[in-house]
Amino acid sequence: MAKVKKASESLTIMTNIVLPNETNSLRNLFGGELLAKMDRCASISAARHCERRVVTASVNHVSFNHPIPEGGVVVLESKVSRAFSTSMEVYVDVWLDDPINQKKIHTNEGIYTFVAVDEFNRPIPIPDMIPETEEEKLRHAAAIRRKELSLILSGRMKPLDSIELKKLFQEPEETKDSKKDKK
Ligand SMILES: CCCCCCCCCCCCCCCC(=O)SCCNC(=O)CCNC(=O)[C@H](O)C(C)(C)COP(=O)(O)OP(=O)(O)OC[C@H]1O[C@@H](n2cnc3c(N)ncnc32)[C@H](O)[C@@H]1OP(=O)(O)O
Repeated sequence: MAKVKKASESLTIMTNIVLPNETNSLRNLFGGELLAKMDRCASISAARHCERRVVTASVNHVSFNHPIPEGGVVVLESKVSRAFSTSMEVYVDVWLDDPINQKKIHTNEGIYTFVAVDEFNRPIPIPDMIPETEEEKLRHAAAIRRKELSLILSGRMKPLDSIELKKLFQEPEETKDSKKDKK
């Protein structure tokens, strides 16, 4: 297995048409259906990167910016944005594609964390990942902050142990001083 892989090697594209049984009462794609599609797409990217079985460790962020109507063509594109030791972040972009008028609207994005596991479901090391495009480089650089935030929110890291986000959780000196004054 290669020790370093490119982000583009994990690119996964899934194209689907929205069927009536996937919609909500407004006849738009139901959010939970979209989340499942995003998880499937992202997990294939993760498996392509590490060439191993993967499990979803965390769904770090999902935004719903634009509804996707029944009959719409939905395109999901995912790529690994950063590889850590045994875990990796995967970015999923979702588009509503209008093949007749040749228009594409970016409707959603999601950020997932997957962990590569062995046959006993224990985490195992994965190849590193090199970003190449500007967007890949930006997502790669910010991924370390998102990882720390996800670990803090899931109770796996103490805020003050974080390297990138420590400041967010530290009380400013002035506040500490004003508290002392009140005592
Ligand atoms: C060749 C290819 C062709 C492709 C074609 C085949 C495609 C084939 C696709 C298969 C697709 C199946 C996709 C199923 C996707 C589900 O549906 S999985 C079901 C839902 N998920 C689960 O059940 C997972 C349950 N959780 C677990 O098993 C364990 O908690 C985990 C996730 C393995 C972690 O285990 P642990 O012992 O706690 O491990 P720990 O060492 O503490 O953490 C391991 C890493 O995870 C990170 N981590 C853990 N939790 C978090 C968190 N909340 N946030 C961020 N990072 C975290 C840690 O920081 C650490 O990262 P590294 O610094 O090592 O990189």
